[in-house]
Amino acid sequence: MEQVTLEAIPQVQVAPVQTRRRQRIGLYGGTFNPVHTAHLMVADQVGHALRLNRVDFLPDAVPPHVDKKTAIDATDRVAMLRLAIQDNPLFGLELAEIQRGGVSYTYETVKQLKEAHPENDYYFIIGGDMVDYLPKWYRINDLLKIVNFVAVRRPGAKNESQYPVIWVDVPEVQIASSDIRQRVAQGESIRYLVPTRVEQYIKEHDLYHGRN
Ligand SMILES: Nc1ncnc2c1ncn2[C@@H]1O[C@H](COP(=O)(O)OP(=O)(O)OP(=O)(O)O)[C@@H](O)[C@H]1O
Ligand SMILES: O=C(O)c1ccc[n+]([C@@H]2O[C@H](COP(=O)([O-])O)[C@@H](O)[C@H]2O)c1
Repeated sequence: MEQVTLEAIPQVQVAPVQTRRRQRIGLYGGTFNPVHTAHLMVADQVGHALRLNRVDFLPDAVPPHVDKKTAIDATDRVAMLRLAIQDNPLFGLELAEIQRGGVSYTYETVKQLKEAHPENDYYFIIGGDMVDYLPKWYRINDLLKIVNFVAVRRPGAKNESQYPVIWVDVPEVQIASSDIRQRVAQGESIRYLVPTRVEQYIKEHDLYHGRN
């Protein structure tokens, strides 16, 4: 009879136990200078419509659009986001881009998140008017392999795309951060346009005066 040593027995390959549950995570990227009520409404509506486990607000360090406004310090933008999202258990904060610094290319961010959490499916939320610019995004074809794009339909926008975008209907709310900044600079009210805590933060830290 052939002698079989222990070493000769092939090792059984045991598949790693899947310990982390598959999650559907929304990523809502922007400058949030400052975060406003329309941002919060969009994130909540999309989160519920697509049954996402979480919607993470993703403030950028340097936005990829070169023509974008000069944003106030990330510390203030993040502080206002924290105040704005604290009451909604669906909301979270993803600081990957602020921590990485430099130009915030979405491909780099999602790649980094997927490496850390391969079990997650990511849904990147954008305004319907942004969809036309998707072909210009950094490594868009690679990005499309690792993320699902969710676009919020906007009246007047084309609302269609060559890419497999998930469209969600949300109420149209005409609030923009640039308008908030302008109102503050002109001494006008921003009540109800931003959450009360954000309004107080802007006052206490004397933000946006003489700037928009
Ligand atoms: N009123 C709105 N309704 C739906 N989507 C919005 C609205 N305002 C902003 N968004 C979307 O939120 C994301 C982040 O936007 P961002 O932080 O640049 O705010 P913004 O209000 O567009 O700022 P700004 O006026 O300074 O350009 C983008 O995808 C943008 O299209
Ligand atoms: O990666 C890109 O090339 C790219 C180009 C345009 C916009 N984005 C991302 O889209 C999000 C919304 O951008 P913005 O400029 O409308 O605030 C924000 O997270 C940006 O980093 C990303």
